[in-house]
Amino acid sequence: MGEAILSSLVGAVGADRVRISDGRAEYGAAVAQRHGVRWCATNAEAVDGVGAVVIAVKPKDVGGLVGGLAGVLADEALVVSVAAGIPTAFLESRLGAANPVVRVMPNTPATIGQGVSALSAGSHATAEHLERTEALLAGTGTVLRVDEAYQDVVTGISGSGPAYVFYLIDALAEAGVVGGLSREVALDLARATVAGSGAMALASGEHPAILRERVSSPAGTTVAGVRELDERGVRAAVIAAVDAARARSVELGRDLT
Ligand SMILES: NC(=O)C1=CN([C@@H]2O[C@H](COP(=O)(O)OP(=O)(O)OC[C@H]3O[C@@H](n4cnc5c(N)ncnc54)[C@H](OP(=O)(O)O)[C@@H]3O)[C@@H](O)[C@H]2O)C=CC1
Ligand SMILES: O=C(O)[C@@H]1CCC=N1
Repeated sequence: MGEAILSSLVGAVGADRVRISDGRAEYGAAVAQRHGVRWCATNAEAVDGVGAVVIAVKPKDVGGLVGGLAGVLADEALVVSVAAGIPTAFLESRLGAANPVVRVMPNTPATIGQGVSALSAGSHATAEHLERTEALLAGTGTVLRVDEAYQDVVTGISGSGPAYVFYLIDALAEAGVVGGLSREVALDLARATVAGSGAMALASGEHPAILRERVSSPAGTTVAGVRELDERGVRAAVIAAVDAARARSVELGRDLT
């Protein structure tokens, strides 16, 4: 996730103004080289004198990392975290200073500039800090603002959502193989169907139920297929999946050390 955001940062402020550090030195140095940014062997070196820092480590690693920034990071530096479940209040308490903190939930299509991110302000972050964060993330795709209370459900929908969509592509392709198609053709059909439908849903702005109705001829093939989805509880399963991811995000924010 960090690399997708790095790419956007470079687009926003230029490679010469971006530095990175990472636990895996060889990997991090290779990423730095790929994007033409400065590689730093320590987090302290990476944040020394910067105006903003993006934290993109696993939720369990955030506490230790942020604790290590206290006293090194300038008090006015903007802190942007993409860690799932981690409340801005936790970051603020670990920083021990009045740094503006912005919590962001991006998703992996950011890698190709087609992600969606939702951001929320911590208690010291102003509208100007949100605008700065939006500018830094502009290259990742769409950026929305939400109240922090909704970040866990956002994580369940759009943060984890690409996995559900990839799961659907895989299942559609498998169905094609069941029907006798080669895996290659089945996958081509499944990928293109999901990509085209997503693009159409975005471009048309129509409610998805209307778009679904337009595919569904009376007594045709689609109503027969959709009835199976309804009978097998797919809609309820999707809602339950998002709710399970939301609940896990809440847990990640509770089990903090
Ligand atoms: N993947 C996704 O789809 C999404 C992820 N996120 C969030 O993004 C964050 C990163 O996720 P993801 O990219 O998948 O994770 P990765 O494990 O791929 O990347 C995290 C990197 O952080 C490094 N790291 C860990 N601790 C430190 C430290 N103290 N100092 C410097 N570097 C450190 C890790 O190195 P090492 O292996 O040595 O520990 C690793 O290279 C998570 O908080 C996740 O919740 C948000 C939205 C979507
Ligand atoms: O699975 C996870 O915890 C991360 C957060 C959102 C997407 N991936």
